[in-house]
Amino acid sequence: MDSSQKKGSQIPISPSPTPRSGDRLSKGSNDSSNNSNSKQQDKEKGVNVQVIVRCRPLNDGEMRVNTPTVISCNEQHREISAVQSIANKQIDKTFTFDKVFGPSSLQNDLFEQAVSPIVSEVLEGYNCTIFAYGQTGTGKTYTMEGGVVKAKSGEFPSDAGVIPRSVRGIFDKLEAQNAEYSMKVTFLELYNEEITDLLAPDELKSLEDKLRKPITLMEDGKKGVFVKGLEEEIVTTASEIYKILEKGSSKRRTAETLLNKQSSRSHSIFSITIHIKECTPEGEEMIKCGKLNLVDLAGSENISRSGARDNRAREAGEINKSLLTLGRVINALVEHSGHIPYRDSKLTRLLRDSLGGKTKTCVIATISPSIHCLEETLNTLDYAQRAKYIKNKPEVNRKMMKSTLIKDLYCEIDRLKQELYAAREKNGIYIPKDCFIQDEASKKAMSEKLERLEVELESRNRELAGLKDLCNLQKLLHVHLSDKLEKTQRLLDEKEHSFSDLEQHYKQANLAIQEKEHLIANLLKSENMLVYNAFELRSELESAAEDVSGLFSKLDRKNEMADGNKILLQRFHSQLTEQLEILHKTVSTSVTQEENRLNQMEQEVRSFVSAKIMTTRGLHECIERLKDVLGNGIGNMERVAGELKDKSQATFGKLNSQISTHSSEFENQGHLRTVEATRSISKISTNFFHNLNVHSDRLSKIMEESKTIQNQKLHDLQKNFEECAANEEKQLLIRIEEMLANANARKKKLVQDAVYTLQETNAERISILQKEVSSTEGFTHQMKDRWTFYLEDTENNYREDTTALESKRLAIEEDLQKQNEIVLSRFPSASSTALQDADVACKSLLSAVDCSLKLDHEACETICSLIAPCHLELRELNSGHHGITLDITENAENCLEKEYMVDKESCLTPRRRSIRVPSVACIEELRTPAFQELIWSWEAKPASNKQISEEGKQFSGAQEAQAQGIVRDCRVPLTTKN
Ligand SMILES: Nc1ncnc2c1ncn2[C@@H]1O[C@H](COP(=O)(O)OP(=O)(O)OP(=O)(O)O)[C@@H](O)[C@H]1O
Repeated sequence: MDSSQKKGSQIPISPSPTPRSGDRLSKGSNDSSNNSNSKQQDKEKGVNVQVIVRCRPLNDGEMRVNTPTVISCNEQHREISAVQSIANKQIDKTFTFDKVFGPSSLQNDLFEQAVSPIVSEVLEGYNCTIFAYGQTGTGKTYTMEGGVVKAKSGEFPSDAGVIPRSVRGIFDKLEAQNAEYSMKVTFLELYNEEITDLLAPDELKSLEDKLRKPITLMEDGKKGVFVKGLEEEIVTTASEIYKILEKGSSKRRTAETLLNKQSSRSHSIFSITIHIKECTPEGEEMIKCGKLNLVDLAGSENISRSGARDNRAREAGEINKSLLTLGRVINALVEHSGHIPYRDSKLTRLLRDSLGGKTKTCVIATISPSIHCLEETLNTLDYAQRAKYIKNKPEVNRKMMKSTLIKDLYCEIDRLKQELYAAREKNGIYIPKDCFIQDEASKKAMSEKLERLEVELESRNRELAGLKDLCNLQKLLHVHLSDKLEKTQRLLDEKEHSFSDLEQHYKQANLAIQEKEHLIANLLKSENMLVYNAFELRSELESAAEDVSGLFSKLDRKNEMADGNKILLQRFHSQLTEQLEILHKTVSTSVTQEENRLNQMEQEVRSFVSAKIMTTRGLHECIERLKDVLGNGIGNMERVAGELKDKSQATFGKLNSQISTHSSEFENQGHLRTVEATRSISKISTNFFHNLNVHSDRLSKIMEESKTIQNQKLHDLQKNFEECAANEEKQLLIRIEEMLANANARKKKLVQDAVYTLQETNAERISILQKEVSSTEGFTHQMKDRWTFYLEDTENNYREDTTALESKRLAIEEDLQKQNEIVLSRFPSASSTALQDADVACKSLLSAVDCSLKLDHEACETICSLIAPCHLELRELNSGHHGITLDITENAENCLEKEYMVDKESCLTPRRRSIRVPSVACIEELRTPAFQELIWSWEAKPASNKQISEEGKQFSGAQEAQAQGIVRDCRVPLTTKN
């Protein structure tokens, strides 16, 4: 015992279990008001179990084989992350706790940061529990006990764990407070649901082992859960505790497992109960009590991994069972279940007050960083995570007055003394009366219980018999099943064999699947490209369809226009033919009329000449008769001079009147008729030429109109076409632009050529027609001029003739007068002279009449000779006109039927058809569904799946078929569409 440990004076304590809240007093507390407030809150709301996680470093063995680590600790953020790699995917799982200690953390760090405050709370009068939980070999014992403290030398190693450090801490604090205290410790072990007192003396143990009742867990309303018969060592110094610890630890059941060379196979609870004397301001002495439970649980373990067999496996099973119950209790507490299964294991019964009770609890979860322990590490972390949510309602233990405590202790001493006395005096087993009554009562209760148990045993025996029968039956069944098992084993072997084959297939299939996945990824890429292209093509197709429909509507318009032009041409052709026919008819009528008139005129002239000849003959005859009369009458002249005179005067008068009549007749009838005829001819000719002019003008006009209409239409056609072409050119897309531009250019050139040729041909024809018309006009003008000239000439001739005739008539009259005078004056002699003169005069008259007749005849001949070329000219004109008409008809036919180009049906123009542009949704539908969907669709076919599983051997083939099936399914819409 070192001097420092002796500082504090001790008070006697009773070996009572952890006091319950009901026994506590709240008065007399020295805590400050804040402290008491927070304590009150703790009491009301509850305080969560504090959870600390400690990760140990890799051990030598693990380091040697370079075991990968999967745990990373962030002490600052109080986080622990487990990095998991599942199917090439890294999964991080992070947990947050109250404190985290990494592999490099020191024992002292953990104590100072996590345990020291708990120790202080114990000294304040709280019950506190610290327990270490974790997989086997993760450092629970290391953390709780650590390096052994040499009690003799007092050497304190750096790896000393929580228990020795707490002990030292408690003593240090008590001494610092200079408090009066008493301290007792217990150390028990729970192994296979059996409590062992690790502080029981060894010699007693061996002797009384069989006699002694096993240490039992008791429960009553006053004490709560307590361990009856447990040795309590009263300690005064830390060294004593170290010694006890060393002793107790050495007794703990340990064994070597694959995971830990010295694995604790039991749970251990080391408890320190401290009573501290306090003085109230009133000077009253109070005793406060605190308890620290330090629990080192056995490691949870994977039996197969720890290599536990037979007893070890049973041991491990028990350990795991109690830990499982601990887990269930934690879960029930966290979930606030009505029933907390504390009673399911001794461990949970022992820890009852620490879990959901009035104790302050701290859990130290220990884990390994090794990859091989990942599963257990995650379980531990889950466990610890849940424990965080357990709420305890810690209460400071009731402080007792020293006198009360002393009184209690005295009573206890008295009881013990009486027991001792009775035992000594009666030399047998004697107990005090109270104890006897109590024992009797309990005996009675026990006998009743025994009876009950016997009845129960009987029924159990019966049950056992039944079970034995059942067992026999089961044995038979077992034999039968063993046979079956053997068969099944054989089958299993076969299956295993086939399974290994299947595995190989599976591996191959996996490889194939990977390849296919790669292929699918590529296919998806290409599918995306294809869909992108499909969208582009769709838009191209849309615009091409628009262009094509535009082109077709243009073709329709062009066809409409061509049809219109065709009708126009036909109309123009028929109009031209009609007009030409009318012209032809008019010309031929005019020519016939003119010919008729010319013939009539000729006849008139001829009849006039023959009438003149007849008249002249008559005149000749008259003159001859006159001459005869004169010849016959000369003899009688004298006789009938007077008569003759009268007669001759009368005759002269008659002759005069006859001559004047004749001349007037000639003048009035013949000449006037000639002039009139000539005038009418001239008028008719003028009219004819006028008509001809009018017709030619009309023809020109028609030609002009047709030219303008044609030009206008051609211009319109050209304009429309150019506009259309320009618009369409604009609308056409770049890709088909070249093609359409070429086609357009070709068509444009074709149409332009056709238009130019048509225009040129028309212009040529029109100029020819115009030339013809102008030549006709020139010709008619010439004819008109010539006619006018002839008319004027004829009129001049007529005037000259008339004047000459008049002068001759006057001369004849003068001569006749002279002759009359001569006859009269020289009548008898003169009668012969007169006769001679008359004869001469008659002769000259005759010659004058002949001369005039000759002149008239000549004039008539001249007129006839003039009319004859008129006939010829008329015929020429008629034939010229006919030729022109023929030319016009021919040209028009050439131009309109042969040269006028119309679109010929080549039957190569594609028919108008509606282009079906696929919708965006259609294209989208073509996409392969998402891989997950495919999986679902595959999973949605249980029949086929089942078949696949049945046909295990054809696994890869079936997989491929399935994959193909999926693809087929996916492509259905495409198939339908296509
Ligand atoms: N934090 C640590 N630092 C250094 N070594 C440690 C640490 N934790 C554990 N060890 C070492 O690991 C080994 C196993 O530790 P320990 O016996 O304490 O594990 P355990 O959890 O108590 O195992 P079991 O449940 O089987 O009893 C010991 O050799 C110990 O020294």
